[in-house]
Amino acid sequence: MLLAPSEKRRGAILFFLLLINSFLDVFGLAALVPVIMVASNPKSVLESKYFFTVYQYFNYNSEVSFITHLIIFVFVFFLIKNLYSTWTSYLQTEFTADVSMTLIERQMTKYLNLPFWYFNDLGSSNIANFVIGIPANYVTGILRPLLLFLSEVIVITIIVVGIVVYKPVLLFILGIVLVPTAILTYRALRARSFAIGNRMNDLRPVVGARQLDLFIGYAELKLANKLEHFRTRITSGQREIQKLDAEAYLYAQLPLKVIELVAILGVVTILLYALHFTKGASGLIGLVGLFAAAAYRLMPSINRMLTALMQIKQHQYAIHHLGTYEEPHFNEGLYPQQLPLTFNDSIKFEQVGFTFPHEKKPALSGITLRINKGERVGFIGSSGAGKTTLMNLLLRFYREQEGCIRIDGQPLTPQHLQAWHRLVGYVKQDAFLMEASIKDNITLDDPNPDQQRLEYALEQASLRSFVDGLPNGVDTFIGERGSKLSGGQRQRIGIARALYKQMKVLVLDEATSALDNETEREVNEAINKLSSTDITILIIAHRITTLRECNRIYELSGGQLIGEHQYEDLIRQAV
Ligand SMILES: Nc1ncnc2c1ncn2[C@@H]1O[C@H](COP(=O)(O)OP(=O)(O)OP(=O)(O)O)[C@@H](O)[C@H]1O
Repeated sequence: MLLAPSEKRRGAILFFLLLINSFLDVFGLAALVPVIMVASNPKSVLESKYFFTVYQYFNYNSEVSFITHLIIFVFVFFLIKNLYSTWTSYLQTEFTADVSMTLIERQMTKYLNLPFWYFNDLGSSNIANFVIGIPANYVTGILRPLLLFLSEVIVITIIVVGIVVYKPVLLFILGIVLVPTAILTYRALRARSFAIGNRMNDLRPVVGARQLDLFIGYAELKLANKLEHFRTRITSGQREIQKLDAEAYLYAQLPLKVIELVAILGVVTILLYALHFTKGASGLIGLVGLFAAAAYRLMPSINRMLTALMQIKQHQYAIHHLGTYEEPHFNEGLYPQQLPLTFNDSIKFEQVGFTFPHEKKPALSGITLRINKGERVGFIGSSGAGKTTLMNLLLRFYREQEGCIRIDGQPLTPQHLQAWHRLVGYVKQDAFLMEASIKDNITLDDPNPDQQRLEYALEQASLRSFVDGLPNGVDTFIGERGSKLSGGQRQRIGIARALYKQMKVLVLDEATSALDNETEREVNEAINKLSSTDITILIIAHRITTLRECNRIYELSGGQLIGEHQYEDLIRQAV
């Protein structure tokens, strides 16, 4: 089961409270009929065994005052019953909300610890569905219907026991008519409901991803005259979802209709039988009346029970996903015992080799190089040469299958991940920017930002004059994904973020290739400012000019290290 022991205990208590609720429900309804009967004929109080006992016990001497008190009692009973039932509903919603949060937290831990390549492979829409969508569906599609199902089972059981005591033959007739119908209806709809649920679960992330494509790529798609095509891609998927949703809704309505029809068929059959084959049919007709009354009360319960079962079938994939289904890579990122790591001397790659999962050709092989603390090292090579992959290995988003990476001679193991990540900063070509202020983007939403570190970062990343020119300074909002900033400014915010973190190793991945000459100059100025620090800088660049201050430049090709150069040599070759 997916629930923790404490949640199971809470569930059991809730079930017990629901049991009481169902008892009160049935009792309330059952009590109403005799009360109405005596109210319509006060004299009958004295004829009823039960009412008369109470009447005598409390020494009443008028039927009217007895009935008045009885009616007030019934009202107070219903008042208390409904207050109680509201309270149990509240406990139920609180319970299910807590369960969904526990599941969401658990899913978050699972997915955020996936290896980077696998996380990337799954894609944001799938992950959003696995982390938030499925736990929410588990609660609305499994847990709530299950509780409803159980409380209906209790109600039905109480009614059935009542009928057994009162008129067993009626139970027999009801059983023949209602039980097979309920089972057949459920069986008929179950497979399709399950299929609908599965298909919807597959479709939702696909449509979500298409929506994201349309919004992110809006400008390019408009220019390429592709907006209509992308819109159709979304609507075709959404149309299927809408149809499935409508079908599921229809299936939710069907059980009641079928059961109602069969119950009426039962009444009609008994009536026809009485009319044509028996003489003194009054007893039978009375039975029909009772049958109709019992069926009338049972039908909604059976319907709710079936609907709940159908919903559970529709959301069964959620149990499968949250429970038994384990991604092969879930535990790769979780290393609870973290060790300290220092970087005072060097980073060494020793015969490092790496092949992407499902690929045959290695992306990197036999990489051996040494970077001393405080050095600046450049990496060049044609597109697909393996530069980014090499940095991703160093950043530990991937792990080499051959050789090893050493920091101060110490192999970089998963136990050093946290300590290592504290030491490195990473600025990508498309630096990650939040729709927040410059300050929040640099401090990554630090609730208590360190003012001194922030000032230092702004200064070193050459953002000082830009920020000072803004009316709200560092509190200026930068728009969705930094839309209010130029390319150079975005990159410098990335650099400032790394500096604020006080990293010791900075990896700049093609940080300037997408920039024009002026912004490249600005970014280079920021990078050059860092020479006064002891930060070790690794720069991947397409433009050789970016590498001017590098101690040396490695050249990669086809996943191998094919050369080591000095800046001047490269410039000479280029000329
Ligand atoms: N997730 C992945 N799965 C499979 N292969 C990949 C993946 N990422 C990259 N590759 C492949 O690995 C090789 C090296 O890619 P990498 O991104 O490291 O090259 P690069 O030198 O940084 O190129 P560029 O300069 O164009 O960014 C390429 O052939 C690429 O197709």
